[in-house]
Amino acid sequence: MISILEKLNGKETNSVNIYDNMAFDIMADLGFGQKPEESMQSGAGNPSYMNFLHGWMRASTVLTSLRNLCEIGAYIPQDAESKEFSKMGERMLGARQKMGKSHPDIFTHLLSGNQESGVKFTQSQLLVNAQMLMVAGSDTTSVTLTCLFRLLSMHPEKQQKLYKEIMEAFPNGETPTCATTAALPLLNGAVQESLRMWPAVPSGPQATTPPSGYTIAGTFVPGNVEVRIPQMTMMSDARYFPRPDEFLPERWTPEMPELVKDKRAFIAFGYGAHSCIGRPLAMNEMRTATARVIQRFEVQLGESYDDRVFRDEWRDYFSVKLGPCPLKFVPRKM
Ligand code: HEM
Repeated sequence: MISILEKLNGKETNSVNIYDNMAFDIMADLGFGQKPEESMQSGAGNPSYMNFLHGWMRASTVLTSLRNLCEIGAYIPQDAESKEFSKMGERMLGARQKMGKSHPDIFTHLLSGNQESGVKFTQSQLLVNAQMLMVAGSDTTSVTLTCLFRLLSMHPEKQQKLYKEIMEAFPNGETPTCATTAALPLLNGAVQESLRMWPAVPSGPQATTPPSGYTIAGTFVPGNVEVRIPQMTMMSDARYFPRPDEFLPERWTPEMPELVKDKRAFIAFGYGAHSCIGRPLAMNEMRTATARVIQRFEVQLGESYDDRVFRDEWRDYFSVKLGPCPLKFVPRKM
């Protein structure tokens, strides 16, 4: 990613593509053992792959919101984009299966099956896991990074403050890593604040009440009812996060702790037993990518950036589909 940005030399680019490709390649490497020469960033993949992914998400979101329809889901014809996404999943899974168990990645575990019982996933279960990993492991981090860099470009004073923290942590231009960025307060705060304001799963996951019903916040909800806690609504509620519409990474640091009234209301990664299993990986990825970019580039809104277009084209398909976000990554003097 850094060398792609260096080649652009400050020229405006759609940051959505930059982060989509980076996040997809990390997921494909850690999940499927993809080789660098097959990566999206090297230009090897189909450039329309994100349209396929979002088409599949759009269709899946409608179906899974109407749970009873899932029963007949297999008989409903897929649209062209969903078909392409399914084919992509089959190709990636097939290539990974040919590699066998020698490669240490997420599929090493999924292909091995249960160590104690010896039970293995069926081929169709493996495919669903492959598709789940392709979406959950890439689309979420790329959307969060795009939204974060948009916010940092709109608030140069916050970007400058973050740059200062990074320069102090890496005074001799050392390359930031997962380990060396983990404890940087403002960097963590900036990522958290982007997740709070522009969550990658804005409506939140869906759950079903138990057959006997359930009392939620003092209200009895009958059994077998689909419920959601909309993340975006909860995380922009001033009762939990005062001044909710302001980008304030400091609220997550000792500088402004009074601006987080109840940490439990931060639910960008879900809550409880099924909360996001990829959270530590995602945080490492986002911190490291942000630190490496801010260390080398001053990020600005591109000339063609239009906030109305960004907001109009933002779509909630369970995960988020973004419209264009043109930014400029201007190299700093090192
Ligand atoms: C910014 C990054 C991410 C965000 C905001 C995010 C958010 C979420 C949310 C909201 C859920 C649903 C939790 C619930 O049902 O309560 C979830 C589940 C999940 N996520 Fe993430 N995620 C991110 C990154 C990742 C990454 C990088 C991976 C994998 C490498 C991943 C894998 C998963 C999986 C497998 C589940 C299903 C867990 C289960 O049902 O037990 N996620 N994520």
